[in-house]
Amino acid sequence: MAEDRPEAVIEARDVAMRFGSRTIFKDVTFDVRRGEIFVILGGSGCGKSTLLKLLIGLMPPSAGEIAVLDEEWSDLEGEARRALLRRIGVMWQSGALLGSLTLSENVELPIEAHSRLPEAARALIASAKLGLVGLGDAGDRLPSEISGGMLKRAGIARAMALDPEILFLDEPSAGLDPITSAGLDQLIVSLARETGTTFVVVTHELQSILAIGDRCIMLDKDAQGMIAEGDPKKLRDESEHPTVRAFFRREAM
Ligand SMILES: Nc1ncnc2c1ncn2[C@@H]1O[C@H](COP(=O)(O)OP(=O)(O)OP(=O)(O)O)[C@@H](O)[C@H]1O
Repeated sequence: MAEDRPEAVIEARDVAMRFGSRTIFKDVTFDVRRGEIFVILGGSGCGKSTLLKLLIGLMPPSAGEIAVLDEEWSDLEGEARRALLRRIGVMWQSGALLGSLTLSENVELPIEAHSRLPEAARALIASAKLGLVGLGDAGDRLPSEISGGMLKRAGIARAMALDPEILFLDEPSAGLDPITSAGLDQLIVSLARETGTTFVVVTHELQSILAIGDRCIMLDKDAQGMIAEGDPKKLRDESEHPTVRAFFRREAM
């Protein structure tokens, strides 16, 4: 059965993170497989964003190993590190599009930074990426002229500008109303299925977790680590861990 599984694109082994003498989490071990939507969930302050930063190589773990696309971050420096960074995309919670640039120009930015493509080619790619997220007609608009949901979509288009193999999304539905959030969930699922991109999504929104997650891990502040791993719907229906049950039940009812 194991042979039928898609390859692991992220392998985290016995990962721990401490700030000073304070342990945020330890013994965190999991794989993310190619093409899946993998959710990192847990209550406030359990270390979700910290784990995301470790996975994208922004800082080293206090202990353990993290391999992304078969490369250990700890082995990489200089150009090798930049090469791996080009293969992943990140959308932070703030979205952070530049307000003075149109959506198209925003999507072109990473292409400009990482390639020598001429302007016309960059614009074509930006237009295609905006089309993928349903913003094909909005390339000339400024961020201030569009809704919160459209801003998130544009942020995803920008994060996909360089055709990343793995796309990391930090709290994508933060600040969105439930209907807009559900639309964004649908977009994430269709992008994963149609482009084959692997998604790693940090969220504590139960509806989103159930709507998009193929598999998840749940971190817990008190346990200082992982308390669950698997298909979110199965965890909801079958977990006997009191915190996991409370999370899925409290918010589901
Ligand atoms: N650079 C840092 N130095 C010291 N402590 C930090 C640092 N970064 C994060 N922390 C602490 O680590 C803990 C986990 O933070 P983190 O932001 O990863 O949690 P989270 O699960 O993403 O929370 P939330 O859902 O509220 O965003 C928090 O107590 C935070 O204060």
